[in-house]
Amino acid sequence: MEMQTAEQPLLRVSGLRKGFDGKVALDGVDLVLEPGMVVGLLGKNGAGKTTLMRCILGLLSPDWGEISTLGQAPAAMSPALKSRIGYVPQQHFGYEGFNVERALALHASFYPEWDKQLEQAWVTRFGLDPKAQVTKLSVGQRQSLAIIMAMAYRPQLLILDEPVASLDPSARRRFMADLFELALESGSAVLFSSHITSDLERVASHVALLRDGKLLLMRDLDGLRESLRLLTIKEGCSLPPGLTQLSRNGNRVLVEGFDGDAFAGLLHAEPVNLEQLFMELHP
Ligand SMILES: Nc1ncnc2c1ncn2[C@@H]1O[C@H](COP(=O)(O)OP(=O)(O)OP(=O)(O)O)[C@@H](O)[C@H]1O
Repeated sequence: MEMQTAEQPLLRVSGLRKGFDGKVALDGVDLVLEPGMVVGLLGKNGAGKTTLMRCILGLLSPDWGEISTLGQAPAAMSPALKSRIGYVPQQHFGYEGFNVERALALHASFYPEWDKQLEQAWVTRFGLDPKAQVTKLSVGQRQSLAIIMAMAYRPQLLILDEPVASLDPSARRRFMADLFELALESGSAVLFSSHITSDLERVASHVALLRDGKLLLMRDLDGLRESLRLLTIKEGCSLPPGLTQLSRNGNRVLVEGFDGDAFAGLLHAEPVNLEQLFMELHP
């Protein structure tokens, strides 16, 4: 049985494949998360983001490949190990018969590491009324509550499936900034999916891009910004070695690995942001 040690990554996914009814959802995904990494997972609807997260958590079993979550195969994780993971699924919820305060108290009782001060600080930040009935919360307020429930015990691995989709911009901004801080401070790692590329750009340390079940890209954001370019090249010209072509549309080629050097046939090179990257990869 593999146990997590200081040198091991918090998560290692190798060659993961998963299909549903003969249709491939994940097709050979490799991913490693080290402490302090905040990985933004991008991908169109149906790209496989939720499936990947559910496999990592042991909620789905892979057809092929290996996963080590906190040093263990997900299916073999003990309750103690599971309590070091935080998860906010896309659809929530429970605690329907409770108010916010009581729902949090019940939830906290499952986690010896629960940080009441952190909980209170977040309840205030999100502007949640402790006396409000869970059933009467708005979608965004429920999402805020789910986030607090997944974070207030400072999990080592935090997995968030579109955690900010229903939050207003100011709540999103606060949450995302805190997320990064939390990961850095406590040596945790975060994997979160989001369609909001500007948020991702602001807080993620790394970006992982899934398309049709394949991980097209997994890079640190600073490195990606430096080396990602949309090139305009002359007809029939080929790319020099060292450049990875991510997509091509006529004489416009999206590449990774650009180091600023001109080459024969290069007409123009422009930097791209994540939104442009996403659009180029999903014409
Ligand atoms: N339980 C299931 N049974 C059958 N097919 C499924 C199941 N779960 C996911 N799929 C299929 O697997 C593919 C990947 O779905 P997944 O939910 O992982 O995508 P996603 O990237 O999270 O999408 P979204 O951004 O819409 O949440 C889709 O084609 C989906 O229809």
